[in-house]
Amino acid sequence: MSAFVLAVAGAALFLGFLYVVKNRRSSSSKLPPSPPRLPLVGHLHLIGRLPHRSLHELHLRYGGGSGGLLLLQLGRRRTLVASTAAAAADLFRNHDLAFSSRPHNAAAHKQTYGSRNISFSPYGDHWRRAKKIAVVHLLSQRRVEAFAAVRRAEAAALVARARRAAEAGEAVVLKELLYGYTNAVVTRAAAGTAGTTAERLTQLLAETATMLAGFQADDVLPDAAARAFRRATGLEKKIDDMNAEWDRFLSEIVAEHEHREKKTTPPGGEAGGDFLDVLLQLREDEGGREGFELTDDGIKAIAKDMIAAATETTAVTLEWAMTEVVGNPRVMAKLQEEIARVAGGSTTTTTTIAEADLSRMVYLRAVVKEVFRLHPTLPLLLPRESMAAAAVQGGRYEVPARTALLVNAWAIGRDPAVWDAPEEFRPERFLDAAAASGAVDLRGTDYQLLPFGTGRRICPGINFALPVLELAVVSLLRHFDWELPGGMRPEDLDRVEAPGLSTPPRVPLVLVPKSKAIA
Ligand code: HEM
Repeated sequence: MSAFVLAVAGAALFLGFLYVVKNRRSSSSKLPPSPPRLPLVGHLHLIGRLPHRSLHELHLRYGGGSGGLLLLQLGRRRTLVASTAAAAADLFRNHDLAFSSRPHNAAAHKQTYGSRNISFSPYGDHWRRAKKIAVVHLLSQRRVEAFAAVRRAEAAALVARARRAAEAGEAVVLKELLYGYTNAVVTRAAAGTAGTTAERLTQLLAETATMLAGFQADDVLPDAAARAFRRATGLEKKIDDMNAEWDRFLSEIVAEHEHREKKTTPPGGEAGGDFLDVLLQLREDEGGREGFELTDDGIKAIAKDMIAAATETTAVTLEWAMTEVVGNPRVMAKLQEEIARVAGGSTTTTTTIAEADLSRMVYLRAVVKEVFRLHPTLPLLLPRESMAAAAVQGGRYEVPARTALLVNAWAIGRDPAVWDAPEEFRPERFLDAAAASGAVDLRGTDYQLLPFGTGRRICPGINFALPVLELAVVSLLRHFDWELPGGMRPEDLDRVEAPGLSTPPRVPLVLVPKSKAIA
């Protein structure tokens, strides 16, 4: 036997020994259970292109009796995964503060002016103040109501675009239609204009989404190796170029707002100003008082966060909503009946719906919840990180500090302990007063339905997103019947996601609108 073969065999035996000792050690500790792992990569090889589905399979295979928790080693990152409603309830009822930070990611850090935004900012003073600005000044109920005219105008434009396709007898790629709508609403709310601003944004957002898809080198490799990987693959340059493009775009719209402010009265208008107006005003009025200096970069970071967090999430949710509604003709008919009863039928002159009517559409709200249950837009929410060790599930497990946390909202929406027939699209489950699910809401207090997250890091955009979603669904179903093209049947629709931070259907939905008869 050659010395080389002996050396390889010896090394393999040694690694195997280390592996067994390490796994045995962890099985005797109070760490949450962990599937067998490989040296160096840990469990990374078990994660496919759709991490939420891979993690769900691991939970089904190894999670029996684990209290819904698995501890994985994803490259360099120790990661706790919560896959049941009960596990999420324990973590967020009892340990929300401990898990309120975000893991550091060098690429995301660069893209957010040094983590000066909200979403990726670590827990601390900056995050607290920036989040307060979002909740109190940008996304309060009053401010969201002030954007009603923007929503109304863009919903009318959405109907007009669909009507053109209906008149020409053309099929529509829903993603394009819906993205155009959410992009216009968000751009107008953030920067006061749509048009070319929205077009530039579409491009920037598409590039950003591609770069954020799946696990990044920074999530799994040590810092130096991740940097080397980014440089070797040209990713570093792509990120720098994209950041420069974003910065040019944001600087231009900030400058335009500053200029406008000096020239005219602050654009109070019916909307009381867009997000940038509000941020610039805050810099003058309040920054000093709160001890929070809103620098140019700080303003750009928050504006970029709002735009990026709002556009794609809302469009993806709408595409899933249309997929499920068309895929379930019974639901479509029932929803159209409710819309006609509450808001009146389709007319060619009145395209818009009073938002007050939306609150009377109980079936609509149930449909939206059911869409979020089966298709949470961010299926793993946004990753959290523990700031201190936590003894979870009444001390059954100990989770060390600096452990990443992934909450698998996609798996929780299918948790058989809390949902009957989880794979069935049945909005009625939210209307059945006798069933436990009848009272479930989606605002982070019911841990079986967490599309917007929960606790301190909960999405501050819920009040902004819901009317945008509801208005689009109602507008599209009030004026059109939607048919599948080319003899396709509802049961042929593909319900698998495309990979990414947010996960649209992997096969873009294409439908043919048919204008409804005038009521
Ligand atoms: C359908 C639409 C949306 C969905 C599904 C969604 C979902 C989420 C989720 C799951 C999180 C992470 C929560 C957690 O870590 O527990 C989040 C965070 C966030 N969202 Fe949304 N979101 C939506 C719309 C919006 C809108 C319209 C805005 C703003 C205009 C927004 C701004 C943010 C921000 C700033 C954060 C970071 C919060 C923090 O880290 O403290 N989102 N969102």
